Order: sequence, then C-alpha cells, then structure tokens
Amino acid sequence: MAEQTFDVVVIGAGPVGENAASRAVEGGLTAALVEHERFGGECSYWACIPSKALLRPGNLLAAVRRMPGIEAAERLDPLAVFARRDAFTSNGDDTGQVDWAKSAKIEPVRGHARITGEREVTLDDGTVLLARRAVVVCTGSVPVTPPIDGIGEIPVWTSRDATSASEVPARLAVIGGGVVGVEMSQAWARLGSSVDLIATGERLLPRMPAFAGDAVAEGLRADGVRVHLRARADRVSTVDGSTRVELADGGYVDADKVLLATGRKPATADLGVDVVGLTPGSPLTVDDTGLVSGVDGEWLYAAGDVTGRAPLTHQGKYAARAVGDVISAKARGETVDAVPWSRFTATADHHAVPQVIFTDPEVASVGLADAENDRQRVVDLDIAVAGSALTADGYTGKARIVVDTEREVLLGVTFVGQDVGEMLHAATIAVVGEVPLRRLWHAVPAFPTISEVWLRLLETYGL
Ligand SMILES: Cc1cc2nc3c(=O)[nH]c(=O)nc-3n(C[C@H](O)[C@H](O)[C@H](O)COP(=O)(O)OP(=O)(O)OC[C@H]3O[C@@H](n4cnc5c(N)ncnc54)[C@H](O)[C@@H]3O)c2cc1C
Ligand SMILES: NC(=O)c1ccc[n+]([C@@H]2O[C@H](COP(=O)([O-])OP(=O)(O)OC[C@H]3O[C@@H](n4cnc5c(N)ncnc54)[C@H](O)[C@@H]3O)[C@@H](O)[C@H]2O)c1
Repeated sequence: MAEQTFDVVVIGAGPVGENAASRAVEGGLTAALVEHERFGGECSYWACIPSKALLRPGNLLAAVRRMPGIEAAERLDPLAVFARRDAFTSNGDDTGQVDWAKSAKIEPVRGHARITGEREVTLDDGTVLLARRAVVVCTGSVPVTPPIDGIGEIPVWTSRDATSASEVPARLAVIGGGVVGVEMSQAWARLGSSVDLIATGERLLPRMPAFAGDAVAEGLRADGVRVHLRARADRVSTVDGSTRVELADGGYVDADKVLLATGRKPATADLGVDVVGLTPGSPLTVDDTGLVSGVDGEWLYAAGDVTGRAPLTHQGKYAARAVGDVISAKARGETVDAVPWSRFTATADHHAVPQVIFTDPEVASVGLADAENDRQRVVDLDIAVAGSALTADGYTGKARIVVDTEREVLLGVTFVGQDVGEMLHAATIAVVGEVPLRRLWHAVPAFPTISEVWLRLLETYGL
C-alpha cells in the first residue's frame, strides 16, 4: 500500500483548503491537497462564482432601466448569460486549479480522504498520507434537506442545479428565504422563470436588519416573484407532471423545478472523525487559530464552512491563512502568540464578518445587524444623497450603523441599495479598526458618491 509523507495534509481543495496549503508552503513546509471532486470546491463551480455570474447581467439591465437616455435591451439573453457563467466555471474543468496548486508547490492529490489515526489520512484507493506536522480539514459543507413529506421521492434542485442549469424552468418554486433563496429567485426570475419563493419567517433574510429583508422582497416582487412569507412547505408530490409544493396553510404552488435553499451543514459525515473521538456530521469546533477542540496532540486543524464559524469564502480563506501561518511558525520553532488580532488568529470572525448579498437591491453588512443592549445605539437613514440620486433615477436605499455609545466606535454597518456592495470594505475597516467616530468624521466622503451617506449617518448620530 502506497504511503507518502508531507509536513501538512489538507483535506478539501475549495478556496479554504487552497489557502491553507499555500500559506503552509509559503511558510517553508510541504503540503498535499486532497480533493475528491473538483479542485476549486463548491465556490468555484456551484456557488459564489456561477451565482454571481447569473445575477450580474440582470442587475446591470435593471440599473440601465433606471437611467434615462440609454436604450436598454428588452430582456436578458439566457444562452449568453449561461455561456459567460460557464466560462467563469471553466465548464467544470479544474485543470487550471490543479495547475495553480502545482505552481504554488502544493502536491495535488485526487481521492476521498478519511482520517485514520493521529496525523494519518487514508484515501479510498488505500494510499496513506502521513502528516509530520498537521492535518487541516477544509471539507466545506453540504445542503440540508428539510423534513418535508415526499422530498426524497421527487427530483429537486439543490444550489448546485440552480447555479449550473442551462435551461430556464417555466415555473420555479424556491423553498427557503435565506441568501441562496433570494439570490437564486431573482436570478431565475430575471432569466424568465415564474418564481414562487416560500419562506417560513416573517421576512426574508432573517439574520439581516428587517429593512434589508423588506427591500429585497420588494425587489423580488418587482421582478414578478411571488414571495410567500410565514409559509411552510409541508409536502411535495407529482401532480399532472408538475411538482406540487403543499403549504401548511392549505395553499399550494405548482412548479417545474423546486429549489431547496434551506441551509447547509458541515461536511464531516464521511471523514473518519470518529477515529479521533469526534462526532460525524457535526461541525469541527476550532479555537481562533483553527486548532480543533477535543483532539490531543495539536495536530488537527480546520477552517472554512466545516467549522460552522462564518460560512463565507472570504472568511474561510482568512481563517485558512491563520492556520497555515500557525502550523508553519510552530514548525520553525517560533512562539505562536495567538492573541486577538494577531496574524495567527481569526479574530474578525467574532466582530466583523462582511457579507454582500448580490440581489437588486444589494445588501452589504458587517458586524452587528442590530443593537444588543442599551449601551449600543442604532442610527437608520434612507440613502438619499447626491451620489445616490445621480446613480439611478428613483434610487432607494437604507443605511444603518450600530454604535457602541461608551467607546463611540462602530459595531456594525448595513447598507441596502443599488451598488452598495463596493461600499462595504470601508465599513469593515471602520469596524475592525475600531475607528473612533470623532476620527471617522475626518474621513470625508467624496462628492457626489453614495458614500456621502456616511456623513449623514454621523451627523444623525450627533456629530
Ligand atoms: C449558491 C451559493 C452561493 C454562494 N455565494 C457566496 C458568495 O457570493 N460569497 C461568499 O463569500 N460565499 C458564498 N457562498 C458560500 C461559499 O460557497 C462557502 O462559504 C465556501 O465555498 C466555503 O469554502 P470551503 O473551502 O470551506 O468549502 P468548499 O468550497 O465546499 O470546498 C470543500 C472541498 O472539499 C472537498 N471534500 C469534502 N470532503 C472531502 C474528503 N473527504 N476528501 C477529499 N475532498 C473532500 C469537496 O469536494 C470540496 O471541493 C455561497 C454558497 C452557495 C451554496
Ligand atoms: N452572497 C453570499 O454571501 C452568499 C450567497 C449564497 C449563499 N451564501 C452562504 O451559503 C450558505 C447557505 O445559504 P442558504 O441560503 O442555503 O442558507 P441560510 O441559512 O442563509 O438560509 C436558509 C433559510 O432556509 C430556511 N429554512 C430552513 N428550513 C426550512 C424549511 N423546511 N422550509 C422553509 N424554509 C426553511 C431558514 O429559516 C433560513 O432562512 C449560507 O452560509 C450563506 O451565507 C452566501
């Protein structure tokens, strides 16, 4: 049986695993990167990249329609949109990612990996990979199938189908009003589907401020999406060749395709974690350096969706950089001073996780969505400045800051509106840097940009 030894064995070659491996190599170590499907992971082929490629043309068309003087196309050309998306996903060919790994001096290895002992990983072909220093688990997440009667008996779309399909279903029912649900409802509605969005909550995007969910619902309705709030899908079945989704209130929706957008869970079910005393199917709980809790010997690390910490590509890559640095620093015999905000810790996960939801309107948020105690104050404003008026006729948007009133620093920022995604990094810097509001006052937004809303927010706060 083949046996190979590396300093680090990384399981899962999504964006997070790639970063963990490359950072370890940059730190002077050898690293194997094991992948059982496509190098590049979910993000590259079935998540971030294709979903944004599907959304961007519709957002542009809508923006153009808000601008007099431009003759806008009547509608999107789905085939052209799919072709551009497929170019971004390299038509599912991961050769480029494998070549990148090689160029980064990472050893790409194909196969399904399981942990079979301390510092030991075994592939499905029997190859054993031994890790001198560490094993890093970056296996990502898989979709959750909710307990809906009949769900196992009919074919349904997961986010993989919704991001990779090349035919526009005439009728699409989307179950779940989270990020995947709203993004894919809008993408497919704009590509020509008649969409029903079924969400259990009072509003969409329950983790965002209420105005965000309301604005996105309004944007979806403007595209003809029927948004069913406080609605629970109880049963699915086939009726006259259509899929019928029966709702708890007795109503139903008939569709050609049903997308389950009901969340994801860490991919640890078939990873051998029981060998080291952990529970298959559960997230790998890590400290801020990425060290997995409950395993002796400081050799098992994890980063990305598999940890259940901030399940976003950029945040997982950030955690992976810390993991790679920690492992290589320890290997060099250096002291790893894992204090908050050091390069060895993913401290921002607790304070400042930025996220853009690429709907129209966009939602951009970082940090707290709302005040959590009476020492925190929320300032809400409409985005109504010269820059927004110039950006689009009838521009509507909202902005919120959450202020720590004792220290007078920002704890959270949310923007909703056209083109607000690119404003998010300024907010992230302010939150991470704990920039005092009285100093932020001197960060003068350029005129006439949408960022001028920063000035209005600080004025409304009382500066
Ligand atoms: C539709 C959709 C859109 C999204 N859009 C965004 C977005 O715009 N921005 C954003 O930040 N996030 C977005 N996300 C979330 C983002 O996709 C994830 O946070 C990100 O992919 C996590 O990266 P990862 O490397 O941890 O996991 P993954 O990308 O899932 O990669 C894990 C890899 O591990 C492999 N693997 C698993 N188990 C094994 C094993 N035992 N052996 C070998 N290989 C294994 C898998 O095949 C996979 O390639 C989106 C998610 C979805 C579903
Ligand atoms: N732009 C982005 O950053 C982006 C885009 C897409 C996905 N993602 C990430 O991917 C992950 C998965 O997204 P998601 O939307 O699947 O998960 P999610 O957790 O954001 O939303 C799932 C929603 O489904 C609802 N739900 C659960 N069971 C249900 C049921 N039986 N019936 C109806 N609704 C039900 C939940 O209440 C929740 O609102 C998230 O971590 C998300 O942040 C990010």
